[in-house]
Amino acid sequence: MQQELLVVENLSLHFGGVAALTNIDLTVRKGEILAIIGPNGAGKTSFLNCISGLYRPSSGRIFFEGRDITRLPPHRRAALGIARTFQNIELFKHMTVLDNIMLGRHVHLRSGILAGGIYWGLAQKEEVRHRRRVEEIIDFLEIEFIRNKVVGSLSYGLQKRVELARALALEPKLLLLDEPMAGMNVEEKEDMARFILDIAEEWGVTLVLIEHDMGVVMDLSDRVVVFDFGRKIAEGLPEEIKQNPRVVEAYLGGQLAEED
Ligand SMILES: Nc1ncnc2c1ncn2[C@@H]1O[C@H](COP(=O)(O)OP(=O)(O)OP(=O)(O)O)[C@@H](O)[C@H]1O
Repeated sequence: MQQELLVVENLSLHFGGVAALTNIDLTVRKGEILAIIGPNGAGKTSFLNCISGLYRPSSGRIFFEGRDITRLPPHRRAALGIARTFQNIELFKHMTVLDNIMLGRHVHLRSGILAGGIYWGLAQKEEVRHRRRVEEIIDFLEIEFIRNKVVGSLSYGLQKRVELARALALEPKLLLLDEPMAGMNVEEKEDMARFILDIAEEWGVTLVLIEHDMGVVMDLSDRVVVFDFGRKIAEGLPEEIKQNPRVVEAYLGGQLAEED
């Protein structure tokens, strides 16, 4: 049986009178690519925010590798191996690609400025290790040619790729991607799909992604979860989800009509 990496139990989230999430139970298995789909406002981003620690749920619990992380702040969750990208790219736009990726490694920086001064040798060794890891990521995501470019000067598609690089720099066990293909052209989407598959297969990272492009969802994901009005209304293999009458009614009907 596949091991559970993340277990969410009975999770609810309220904003004043608005129930963004209601009684969500969800398990993410080690090594899988899990897609979360659903109409706008269904609670998908709020759910990722609860996992990464940006939002504190009103009730329910979240376990990562068997450990209760419900009350941990975001940086502690990052240190445990939970990384994410955002719907609206969150990078330091005035800094270079390389610097943004290096910043993604902050949770691994053991020696601070003072310790770096005292243990110079150790700090140097660490720096070499960071550089090596960052180079691997740059190679893997094929962004060598923009490494010294300022992020703000890049196309949207490339910025998305840099954001993915920054998240990978954390060496995550679980990677949360909020609409990784949004606003991309077909070629950029194909590249991103290839990277996502390779991240899962070659790097052994487990992925949870929110995506509106159903073609992408069906091609990439091992399993699909469907949210509607803050509730989980279905869960299953992509083929099962496509044919689930409740999902077609709540979401896919509109999507398929759009494609016609
Ligand atoms: N910070 C917040 N304050 C108040 N309400 C919020 C906040 N974040 C989300 N909500 C509300 O929670 C509900 C779920 O929103 P959420 O953004 O999670 O949906 P979504 O499925 O990600 O939608 P989309 O596909 O449009 O990104 C919505 O009613 C939204 O208005």
